[in-house]
Amino acid sequence: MTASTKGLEGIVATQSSISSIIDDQLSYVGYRIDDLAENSSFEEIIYLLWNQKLPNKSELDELKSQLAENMDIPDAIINHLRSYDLNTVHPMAALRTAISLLGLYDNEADVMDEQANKRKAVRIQAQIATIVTTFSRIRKGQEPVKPKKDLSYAENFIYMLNGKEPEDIEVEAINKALVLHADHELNASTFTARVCVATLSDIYSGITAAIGALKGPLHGGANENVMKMLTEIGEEENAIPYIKEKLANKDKIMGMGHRVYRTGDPRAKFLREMSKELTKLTGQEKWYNMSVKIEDYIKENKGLPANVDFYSASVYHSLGLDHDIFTPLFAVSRTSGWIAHILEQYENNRLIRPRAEYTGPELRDYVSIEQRG
Ligand SMILES: CC(=O)SCCNC(=O)CCNC(=O)[C@H](O)C(C)(C)COP(=O)(O)OP(=O)(O)OC[C@H]1O[C@@H](n2cnc3c(N)ncnc32)[C@H](O)[C@@H]1OP(=O)(O)O
Ligand SMILES: O=C([O-])CC(=O)C(=O)O
Repeated sequence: MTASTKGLEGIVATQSSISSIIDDQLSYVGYRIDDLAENSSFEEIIYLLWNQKLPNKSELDELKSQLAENMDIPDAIINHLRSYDLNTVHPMAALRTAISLLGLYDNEADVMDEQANKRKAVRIQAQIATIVTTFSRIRKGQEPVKPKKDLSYAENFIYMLNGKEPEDIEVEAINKALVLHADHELNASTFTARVCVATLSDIYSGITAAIGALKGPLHGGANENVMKMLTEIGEEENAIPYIKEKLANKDKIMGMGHRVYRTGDPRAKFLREMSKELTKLTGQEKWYNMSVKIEDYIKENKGLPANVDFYSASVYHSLGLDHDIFTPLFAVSRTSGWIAHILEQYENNRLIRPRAEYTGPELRDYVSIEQRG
């Protein structure tokens, strides 16, 4: 057995043709993230990740209408969401539970053929946006808003969240955020999804497991924590003293660093630009200015780049999203990537079962309870 590598750093654990990170350049199925971020809708990205090609007009229209047709969630899910302790339950915990529950209302949940999995993929991708927005409204004492069939995915997300049709700038920002977060090679939550379904478990189990992994602050949960940090800092002039103190205490700075990127995360520049624009529009430039100061300081002093979560925080805050909805929005986008990886795993499956290097005591004789000290 070879020696273990902490956190599996640098280990190539599978082959995949979905997304790649080479020399700090990210691409989805061979298309550069820069081109996709500038030009594509989230629905095009979903199609690309699931079919390995960009859709033509009729293929895109078909997917859009399938998603719009499937966005309604069963009343039982809404009633369940209402039954949670609305003051304390984190929306990521609610989402994890609700996706698992959704599987109970899908009579194809355990049907494992390719066509059934594709139908479930559409249903999960469509309904996850509705679950997140419905929970957000319910806990504020608002009635859920039903999706509209003529709206795009990004438009429907904002519409169901706020109950009014969105402005163009909101749609542009949410669409771009959805595109940028959709897939990222073998990140922790995607790996979790693949490990889960490699036992030939069902797609709902894979997504539920992935949501659990995304929730942690070292992964998707970082975006909420970035905003917590910015709020604690409060004013621009406090930023550097705050960061110096955190570093002196060996605390991690949320939104900074990445397991794979060394020179920079290619997605961060789009979010930085949006943060600049949106904070200006809302007259809250301090969040952007503070973020730039922190980014520059960490880059210079720790050599660490800002990751995708860093500027997404001030973007989402400027759009009026509650801070604990940031990570669920990430999950809504990453579901497209999780599903692509789950389908790829099923196509060429083998159980994922690595080994552990044992570091416990040597073999010893059993001691009866009377003889134990
Ligand atoms: C969508 C995403 O999941 S992107 C990542 C989101 N997560 C975050 O933003 C949380 C903050 N960042 C981190 O915790 C890390 O950078 C991770 C988890 C993303 C990657 O970590 P790893 O590759 O495991 O690096 P690791 O945690 O071992 O850190 C290596 C060194 O850099 C330091 N470091 C890494 N990230 C940070 C950070 N954000 N702040 C301060 N120091 C850091 C570590 O303290 C460590 O220093 P040391 O060698 O002196 O002990
Ligand atoms: O790839 C990773 O380790 C983290 C991740 O999901 C991302 O950066 O989008």
